[in-house]
Parts: sequence; C-alpha cells; structure tokens
Amino acid sequence: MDQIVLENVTKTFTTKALGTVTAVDRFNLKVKEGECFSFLGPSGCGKTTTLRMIAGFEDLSSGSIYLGGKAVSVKDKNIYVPPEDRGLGMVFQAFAVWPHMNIFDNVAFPLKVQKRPEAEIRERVALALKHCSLDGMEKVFPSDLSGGQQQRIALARAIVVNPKVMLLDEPLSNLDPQLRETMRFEIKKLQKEFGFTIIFVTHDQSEAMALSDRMLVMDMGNIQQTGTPLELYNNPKNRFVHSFLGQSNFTHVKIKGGKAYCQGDSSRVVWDAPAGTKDGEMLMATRPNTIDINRTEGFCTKIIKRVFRTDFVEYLVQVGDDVLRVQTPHRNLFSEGEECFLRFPSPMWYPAQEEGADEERAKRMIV
Ligand SMILES: Nc1ncnc2c1ncn2[C@@H]1O[C@H](COP(=O)(O)OP(=O)(O)OP(=O)(O)O)[C@@H](O)[C@H]1O
Repeated sequence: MDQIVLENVTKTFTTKALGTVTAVDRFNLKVKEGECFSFLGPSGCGKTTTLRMIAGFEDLSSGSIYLGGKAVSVKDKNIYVPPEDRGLGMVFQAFAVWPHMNIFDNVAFPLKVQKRPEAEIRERVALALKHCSLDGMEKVFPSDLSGGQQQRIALARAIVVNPKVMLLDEPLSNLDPQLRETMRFEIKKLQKEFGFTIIFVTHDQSEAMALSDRMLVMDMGNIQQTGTPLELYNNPKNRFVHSFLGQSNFTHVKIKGGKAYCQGDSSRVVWDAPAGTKDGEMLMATRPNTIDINRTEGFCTKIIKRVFRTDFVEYLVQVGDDVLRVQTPHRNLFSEGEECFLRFPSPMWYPAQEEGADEERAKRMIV
C-alpha cells in the first residue's frame, strides 16, 4: 500500500526581497508502507518545505497529500488535517528536547497532550525508552547527556505515539561522524521493530545511500530523479544527479561518426560514443574510481599531479581542455610527469548545453 502520496504539490513563498519563489514545484511522489525514503538535494532545493507540508506545518499552494489513504491536505477542496491528527512522529535537526523536563517528561509529552491515561503513558514511555537504550534514565535531565543520548530522547519521543510515518529532517547533522553511523543503525533497527514508514531529509549523499530503500534527488523545487540508491548512482539521468551523488569528471567532447573527440585537440579520440549518438558537443561523465589508468592501452596523456590519500592515490590528468581526477589503489604507482593511458569503462553521456542549466533554473524560480 502507498503510505504517503503527494500529487502535484506546489508551494510558493512571496517575500519583499525575492518576490515569489517556487520552493516546491508540482511534486509527485508515492512512498510505500514500511519504506525508508530519502529526499536528497542541495541547500534551498525544497526538501524541508516538502516535509513540512507532509507534516501539516505548511499549507500547500496547490496539490494534494494523502497519508495511509486519507486526504490530509487537498488545496482545492479546503481539506487540512492539523499535524497532531496526522499520526506522525518527527525528529528535526535541532532536536529540541526540553531542558527543563527530565527524560520521562520529555518522552511522555505527546501522550499527555493526547490526554492518555497515566498507566498507559507509563507503559508506553517505558517501552520507547527501552528501544532507544535510555531505560533507567527517566529522571535524568537532557543537559547531563551527550548529543547522541539527547538525539535518542528525540527519537523516543517520536516513536512513543506509535507513528505510521516518521519524518526525519537532518536528524543526525549535529552529531559527530561516528555517532551518526551508530544512530543510522539505531533508526533502521527501530524501523524494523515498529514497522513505520520513514521520510528522511538530508543533503548528505552517503547518509541517504546508506539508509534508503529508495530516494529522490531534488534541485530548485523539482524532482530530478527517483530510484534505489544504486539506480541513481549507476544511472544518473542528468549531469546534476551525477555530480550530486559521488565524485564526477565531466569531459567536453565532440561526437563525430560515433567517436568522441577531444575538445581542444580535435584530432584525438577519447572514447567511443554509444551507438546512435548524434554528432555534436557532449559531456562524457566518469567517476574517478572507475577510470582504468595503465601503461599500454587507451587515451595517452601525462600525470600532472599525484596526491596520496588514505584509501587511494589520486592523479590529475589532462584530457583535451579538461583536467580529470583518477583514483586507484596504492600500487603500480605513476610519477608526476610520467606518460599514462586511460580507459573509460561505461561512461555516462550528457548534452553539453546542460551546463547553463543552473542559471536557467535560478531564473525560472523567480516569477
Ligand atoms: N517561510 C519562508 N518564506 C520565504 N521563503 C522560504 C520560506 N521557507 C523556505 N523558503 C524558500 O524556499 C526554498 C526552499 O527552502 P527549503 O528550506 O525547503 O530548502 P531545503 O532543501 O530544506 O534547504 P536546507 O538543506 O538548507 O534546509 C528556499 O529558496 C527558501 O529560501
């Protein structure tokens, strides 16, 4: 069953400084029950606004939202269900545990708002604390706890209402990298135990890749691509998605008769273009760790620079007008200035004119 459905959801904001900005533009999405789904995108692309509309904190400019098959926001029918009646758990970036309340009272708060009987509150808080490894700490105040423990209070407070949907907006961004890793694991564990559907908002690609069953990449209010982490990483449909998920090289080439020629050195073939590619300018996109650098076969060039990193060696090499990064394990090392050959197994190909898309997007947003 689809647990969360967004149909043509649009949100515009009007401010004196910027005029009207389309924060979310005709957004369509279906998230299945029990799925962990991430929104990924750069700052200002509309992730939080979308989440806030699902939560009911933000009105829609147009479109509809359904949770568990029930209409919760339908603009043209004036349907609006307030946040507390949407059956959601939420954890936000500034996780806002109340410093003047002990752990028990923090976690019990949503149930007290719902005026649940005392005995039920005690039972449910105890269960939530146990699942978040906070049992026995009921009387402790948040100020005496670490960031990770405080984050657990926020999680316990979210799961105590038995939500069908959990909205997580950059919930780990205040934590150090090791704790982030642990908390990711805790969230997945809680999801398994409680079976809720997650929408996870982040601008951290590795976090989204590690947590999600499916995810989408947004840019300037628009969904660029939706799919599993692997689909998006291996088959990014445009240059933006390619560069947002992992590291990218973009090589300017000119296609002629199925061959990709160097820009800046038009007599040299870099690689074969896919069958049927029309003549003209294109971008050949590669990941630095997929380029085969060797001493015998491929496009001949020289090492401009070599940099040692912990897990790999990075070389900078010239291909036509572009400098590419190549990353390989620490063996068969090349020296700076040494001749080398490059092979590009399965590059992606994008239109060269996509380059101007950033300005275009910016223009489109101010109407
Ligand atoms: N209350 C508001 N009034 C005016 N403009 C707003 C408001 N809230 C958001 N915006 C604008 O809407 C756009 C999307 O913002 P949003 O916070 O959804 O982005 P985001 O992807 O969550 O960014 P971040 O990762 O930085 O949190 C931005 O251009 C932002 O300036």
